[in-house]
Amino acid sequence: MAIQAEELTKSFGSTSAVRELSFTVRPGVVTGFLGPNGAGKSTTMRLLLGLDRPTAGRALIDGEPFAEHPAPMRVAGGLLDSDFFHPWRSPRTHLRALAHTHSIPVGRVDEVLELVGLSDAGRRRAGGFSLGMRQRFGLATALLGDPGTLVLDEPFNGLDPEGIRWLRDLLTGLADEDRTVLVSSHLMAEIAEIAERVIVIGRGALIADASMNEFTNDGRVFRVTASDSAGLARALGQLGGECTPLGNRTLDVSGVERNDIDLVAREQGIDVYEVLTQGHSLEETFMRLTQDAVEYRGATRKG
Ligand SMILES: Nc1ncnc2c1ncn2[C@@H]1O[C@H](COP(=O)(O)OP(=O)(O)OP(=O)(O)O)[C@@H](O)[C@H]1O
Repeated sequence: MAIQAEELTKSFGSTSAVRELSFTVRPGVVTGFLGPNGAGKSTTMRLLLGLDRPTAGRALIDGEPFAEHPAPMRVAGGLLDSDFFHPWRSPRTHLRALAHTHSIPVGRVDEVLELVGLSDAGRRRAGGFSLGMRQRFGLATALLGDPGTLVLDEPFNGLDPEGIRWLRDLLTGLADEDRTVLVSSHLMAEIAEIAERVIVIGRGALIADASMNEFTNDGRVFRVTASDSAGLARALGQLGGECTPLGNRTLDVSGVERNDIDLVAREQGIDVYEVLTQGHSLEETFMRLTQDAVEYRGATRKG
């Protein structure tokens, strides 16, 4: 159940920020939420956390709109904007006030400050914090109610390499505890490292909702060297494979699974000498799938 977007739509005047977007985010794994600038990721996350009203459709967390839960901070925590706090207040004061209004035991404040590495800075004015410290403070706020669902917009922003490593471990640990973890990021390497599923949007609409494996294997090409590459190409062609000859014994094959190549070769009595997987990185697949949905593209230099 966890997070459900059902035909979710949000317009700002004539701008359609989110268009009939439907997806489900399940607990137990980290789900990456990707899309080019302006794709509608932040708007979707704000709708999920009840900070904006949808123009149409529904955003549900554990079956209900977030704001309709009697104790919403215990259901979901969000990190949406690193300037959410009062600059003169310390994280400790801010979190204690939140704990008080949401009937969360005040002892949880020191627990979450320790969890995010702000135990020492917890009494300082947050106005002087670096971006990385503000992100940690935001995460502490999200985690305060010990929620089953986390919706985090660009949580890696501003973190140094040690902070990035720490956050990766934190997020995978939260998913291992069977929580639902939705994370947007422009840092493909971070998402590739921690996410088992990816949801990709472009211009407010769904482009892909898949496991990381399915996503990065989509359109994968195998470079095969075999004793009879023409015979292999014919047999694979009957299975729907696309084969491009590359000289005497070598072929590029797409549209079939790796196993199909071995099975077909065995059936045909063809020796396969080598199969190289021309895999795609998350970044390559992302760029390919979203190229038509990029709104803000820098000029490319010619010549
Ligand atoms: N409050 C608002 N008023 C008007 N337009 C808005 C508002 N919020 C978002 N938009 C527009 O909606 C679209 C989606 O924006 P959004 O911030 O959700 O995208 P994003 O995927 O989070 O982008 P980025 O990766 O750049 O953060 C953009 O065209 C944006 O200009």
